[in-house]
Amino acid sequence: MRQGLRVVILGGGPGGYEAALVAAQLGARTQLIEARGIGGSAVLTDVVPSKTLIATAEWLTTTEQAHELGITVGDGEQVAHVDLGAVNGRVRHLAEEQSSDLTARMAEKGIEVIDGRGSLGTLDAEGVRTVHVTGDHGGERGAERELLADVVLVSTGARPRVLPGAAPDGRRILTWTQLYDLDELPEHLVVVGSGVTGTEFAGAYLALGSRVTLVSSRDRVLPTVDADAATLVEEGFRRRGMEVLSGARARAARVVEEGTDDEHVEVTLADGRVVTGSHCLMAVGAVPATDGIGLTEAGVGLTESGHVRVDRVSRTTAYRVYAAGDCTGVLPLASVAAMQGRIAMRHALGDAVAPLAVETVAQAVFTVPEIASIGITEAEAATGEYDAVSTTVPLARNPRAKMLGLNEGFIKLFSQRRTGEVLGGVVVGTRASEQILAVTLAVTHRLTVEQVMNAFSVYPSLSGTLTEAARQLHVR
Ligand SMILES: Cc1cc2nc3c(=O)[nH]c(=O)nc-3n(C[C@H](O)[C@H](O)[C@H](O)COP(=O)(O)OP(=O)(O)OC[C@H]3O[C@@H](n4cnc5c(N)ncnc54)[C@H](O)[C@@H]3O)c2cc1C
Ligand SMILES: NC(=O)c1ccc[n+]([C@@H]2O[C@H](COP(=O)([O-])OP(=O)(O)OC[C@H]3O[C@@H](n4cnc5c(N)ncnc54)[C@H](O)[C@@H]3O)[C@@H](O)[C@H]2O)c1
Repeated sequence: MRQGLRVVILGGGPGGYEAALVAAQLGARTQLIEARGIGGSAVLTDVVPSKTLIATAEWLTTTEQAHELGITVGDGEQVAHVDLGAVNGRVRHLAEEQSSDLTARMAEKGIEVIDGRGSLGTLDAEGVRTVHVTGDHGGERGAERELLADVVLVSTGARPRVLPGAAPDGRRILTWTQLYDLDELPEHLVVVGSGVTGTEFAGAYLALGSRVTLVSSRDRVLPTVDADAATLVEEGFRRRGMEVLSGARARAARVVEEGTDDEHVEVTLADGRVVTGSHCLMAVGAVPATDGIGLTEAGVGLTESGHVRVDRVSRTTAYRVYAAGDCTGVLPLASVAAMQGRIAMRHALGDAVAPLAVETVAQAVFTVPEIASIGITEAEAATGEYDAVSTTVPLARNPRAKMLGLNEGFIKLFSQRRTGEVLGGVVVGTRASEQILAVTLAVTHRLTVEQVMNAFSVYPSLSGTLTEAARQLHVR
């Protein structure tokens, strides 16, 4: 292992801070440059805040069902309502606390955290690269500093995409990063975009009590997940009163009657229809934060979309420059960013490393019900390439689900016809994000359905449906 190398990391999200921890552990002198706060967007504006907000929404959804379990509150009227100011206060507090914990951990491990914005400079004849920092370090606003690096990691993340003609004003037209400043529940939230971000927020605000209209450019929400799972979520939305406009593309959004009591938002669709609401959330994707930091000049290859080109050990096309996370566009997930960052440092510092295996990445959509998936999708199974068979077992017949009053959801398992190897799975239901780990273990370690079905599941438990699915596939 190469001890004592100088590692400089740009960006303190999961890609950056996880890399810094590995670099320090492997004996590198590690400097982490971060413009806003350790934890990055993942902790400050994206994962932690959204999942904290969703936790409140989930509690409210559960209380809606209380009467089915024999609970009556007061005179039976709905008593639960949301103080969004308090909810968002908790969200911001949790995010800041998490960022502080991470900052303390960096200090504990001897990692130097530098406040500011980093950019790549030149490479000298000895292979040492200069990294420029502009920012508040040392209390001097706008101060410049130059660092010397044997290894550089770029993990600068991404930012919300802005549609021309629908510029967020931070008050009524919002990106997901601006939602947490709201003190009052939007009376009518129009959500533009039905990817994971738009769908999660639409579901959460519906549960919190807002009227919600979801502008979905596709024929169904969540185009990247299996159709049966996405349809179940969409049907649930409609049943709970959400208006889902399918095949609807937003062209513009603007605030009208500004300053009056009738101030509201108008969203114009490509077909000329106009949707009105009190607020609008733009969730139309993200763009990588790779501009203006000297990447092209340093020889770092970018894709057409501006993402950094990397291989499976996070190398870019430039000498000893690695990249991790959303700036690479590999799979924009915190877990993947962290893994790419760790792999980069192990590779750069000469430790043994297994390349990134995207086919073993588990992911979840935090809606009601949750959707978690791993491995091949229904569409991939249908190509015939994997010789896959599948089974879908509804959760409604699971005894634990009945006791808990859960009647939505299913577990779907894919396996290889000949060998019985588990190729993937989808869990739709309460805490699907927790239940998917068993399927992930099976896919990662190439277990067969026979091995899965021979594992004991607790009786009664939701995971009993997984062993049932494995039994069904075994006899095929
Ligand atoms: C609403 C929402 C919810 C999400 N929920 C989940 C989820 O539940 N689970 C999941 O796995 N993923 C989730 N994601 C995706 C996840 O947030 C990202 O994949 C993750 O944040 C990527 O981490 P990163 O390290 O690449 O970048 P980021 O977390 O974006 O951090 C990058 C950091 O780099 C800093 N930076 C940028 N440029 C510079 C520079 N020049 N110098 C210094 N610092 C710089 C930025 O200030 C930022 O703090 C969600 C995304 C969104 C939008
Ligand atoms: N739970 C999680 O893990 C989680 C949560 C949120 C985001 N993420 C990550 O972030 C990534 C990005 O997700 P996202 O939802 O932010 O972006 P996305 O790019 O996946 O989805 C944006 C959606 O907006 C639609 N769209 C674009 N322009 C539009 C317009 N003018 N009108 C209507 N719709 C329009 C697109 O067709 C697309 O479906 C995901 O792939 C996921 O990896 C993860």
